[in-house]
Amino acid sequence: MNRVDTTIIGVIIGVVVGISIAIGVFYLIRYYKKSSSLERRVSNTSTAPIRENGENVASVDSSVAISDDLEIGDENQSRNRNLNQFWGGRGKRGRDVRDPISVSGIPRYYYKDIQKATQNFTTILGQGSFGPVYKAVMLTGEVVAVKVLASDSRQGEREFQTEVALLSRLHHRNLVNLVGYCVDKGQRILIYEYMSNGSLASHLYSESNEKILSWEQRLQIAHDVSHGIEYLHEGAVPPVIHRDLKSANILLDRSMRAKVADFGLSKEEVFDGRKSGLKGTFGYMDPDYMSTNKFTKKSDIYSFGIILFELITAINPQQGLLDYINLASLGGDGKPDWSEIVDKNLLGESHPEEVRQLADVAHRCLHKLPKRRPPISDVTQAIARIRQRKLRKDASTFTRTDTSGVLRAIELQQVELSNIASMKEMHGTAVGA
Ligand SMILES: Nc1ncnc2c1ncn2[C@@H]1O[C@H](COP(=O)(O)OP(=O)(O)OP(=O)(O)O)[C@@H](O)[C@H]1O
Repeated sequence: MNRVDTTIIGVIIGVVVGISIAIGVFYLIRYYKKSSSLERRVSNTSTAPIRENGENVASVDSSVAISDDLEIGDENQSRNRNLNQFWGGRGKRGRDVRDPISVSGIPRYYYKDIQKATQNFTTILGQGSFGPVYKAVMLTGEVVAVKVLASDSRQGEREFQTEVALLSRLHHRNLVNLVGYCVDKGQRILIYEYMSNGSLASHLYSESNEKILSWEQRLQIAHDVSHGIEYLHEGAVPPVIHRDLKSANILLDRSMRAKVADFGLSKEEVFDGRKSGLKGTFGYMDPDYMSTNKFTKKSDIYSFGIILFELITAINPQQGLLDYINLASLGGDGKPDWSEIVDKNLLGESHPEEVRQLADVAHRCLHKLPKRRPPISDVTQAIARIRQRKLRKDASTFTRTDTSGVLRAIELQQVELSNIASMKEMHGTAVGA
């Protein structure tokens, strides 16, 4: 071997060693970056504190940034399968346990298990703008609702992440609970507690007589929704603005108690045909937001005002409700006359004073100037007072020995207790988080 050969071999070895070192360093950097971003996401999404009366406002949109990738590595998945700790699987002690690995703190499930629980996606409950919703029965027996995101929705992907990130830190009895999610086989699925009585909209606008809501039920629903929004606006840190409050997003459980749904999936509505970037649903959108593009808590208050009028009138906001409200607000002698627009199904029940009081509250929520709209805690209190007055009146109408009277008195106590419980719930979470 001459000197030239030795030099060539030396150069080749040098190049090979150099390339190997470069590859090694590349993978080391990638590994380091991956694990540190995973840690960052875990700490960002699972421990966001909750407290009362926050000052900083984060809309649903701004929360997207805290969870830009919910994919979990394949290594984790296969490790998990080996542990047999996923939905419907059996833990060591024979208990049903869910997948414990979840970046957001919410259990993550496998596609095939959801497929089984929905009888191969045949149990459809309805169709939203982001895809179909199915009823599912888990192996544990728990009944849930499964929302499958249409695979072609890029906006849906972002809002999927928002929903998981947000709902992992929001817990209140008047919010529809997210109980799991699935990112598997190219699918994005959200799993919620099942609300067996469907949406408020389906009750208000259904043709069937079975679904007509009594005045008492409507007041209860108004109060529940108000509590839910109060938690979002004044209990969560940072506060959350829903941005798509509407009767289709108010769901009712088997006792007809209401919960607010659809946090990250509020749709990108193209208003008046131009891509405006406005979020929300026509008929519920704050006019001030439409002109300024600035969404605040007061825009949610506007949408809630519309929902309250839906409860009173059963007129669909997409079919001229606002015109009816404006007309009735002028009344005959300059004073509002809400009796003109009250749902005729309520006319048999004698409660014009309560209707008037609720309509006055709702009307304040629709004030042209956002500043003049009440904060949600004031609305909750106003609704609570209407309910209390009603129950007191009902209780006194009956004699003490009359069972209806006694029942009314118990109900009244329950309203009072529920107010206290809700306040405690907000404060308790605040302290505990
Ligand atoms: N947790 C749930 N329990 C029972 N039914 C549900 C649940 N979530 C949604 N649904 C039903 O599934 C249907 C579709 O709901 P989804 O939230 O996807 O759309 P939407 O709110 O009706 O419309 P959009 O997506 O345009 O806002 C509705 O009929 C709703 O009542």
